[in-house]
Amino acid sequence: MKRLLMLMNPYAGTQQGKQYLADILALFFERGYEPLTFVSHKPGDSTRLAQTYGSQVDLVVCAGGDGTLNEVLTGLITAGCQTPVGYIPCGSTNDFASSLHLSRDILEAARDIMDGRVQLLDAGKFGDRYFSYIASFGAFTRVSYATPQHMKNLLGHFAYILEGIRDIGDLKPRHIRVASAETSLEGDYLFGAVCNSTSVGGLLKLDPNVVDLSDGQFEVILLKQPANLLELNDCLWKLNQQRYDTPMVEFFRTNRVMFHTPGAPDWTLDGEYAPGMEQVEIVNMHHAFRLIVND
Ligand SMILES: Nc1ncnc2c1ncn2[C@@H]1O[C@H](COP(=O)(O)OP(=O)(O)OP(=O)(O)O)[C@@H](O)[C@H]1O
Repeated sequence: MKRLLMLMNPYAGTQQGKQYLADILALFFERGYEPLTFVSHKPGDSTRLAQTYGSQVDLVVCAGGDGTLNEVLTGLITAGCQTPVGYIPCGSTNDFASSLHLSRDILEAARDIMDGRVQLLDAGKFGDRYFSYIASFGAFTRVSYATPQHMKNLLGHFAYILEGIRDIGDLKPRHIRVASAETSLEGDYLFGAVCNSTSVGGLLKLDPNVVDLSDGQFEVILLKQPANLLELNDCLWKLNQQRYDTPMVEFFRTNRVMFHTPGAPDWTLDGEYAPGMEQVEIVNMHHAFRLIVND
């Protein structure tokens, strides 16, 4: 039999995942895998387990939200392990799963892993941490890690929207410098994101014809301070139409970018808190992990 490491975050999203655990394991067993199973007890468990057992199995499957996938990816990359990963999205937002068209139906996602194929995907290095699809700072960044888990458990993605509304009065631009081989920028920005995804926070959509998750390039978006709420609204509307032709938005693609951020604003990596630094380099790790997709 082939060996499989199953990692589940029981608290992700609305806590639905754990109800399906027995069925998921039975399915894997039927399909010739002997699953070694862990249910995480605290943040960091999935990283440690992926690090320890990742290279001893043929397949790692994780069930949880974007944060859980981030943990597994971090564990595998730091262990130098290339074992393929199957992802069963059962978080609140599942941004990355949307980009990859993974099923939101938990059992279907498990079946898709059994029938899928390996795709090499890029990852990001942020200082000494890693991310699968986004590093961002500024407006609404706090929302992704500050929304209480019990609210996410109860309300799913709607909890983020409620928490985001609380942040609106707090929007402050940051004076930053951004340098890459392609461009150099300096200005006051409300929000910045380095991403490898067609969905950001479940709200902002990037054009799937522009975004390629395996091309060694990130998409960088910087949002300037709007003069008023109307301007902000207009800009968000354009971004949702996947139009970047607004003077309020800087958009470019790169594989390596340096951010100089005085005051060290906090960042989020895949929705998880990352303490700010005055200066941080973000590097695309081309084809850093192997994910099972099902077209
Ligand atoms: N048993 C646990 N108790 C509390 N937190 C946990 C546990 N296991 C993992 N975690 C942490 O829970 C956090 C949130 O996990 P995750 O991102 O998977 O779910 P989510 O936030 O509901 O989903 P999403 O990020 O897609 O909105 C992560 O930081 C993870 O490390």
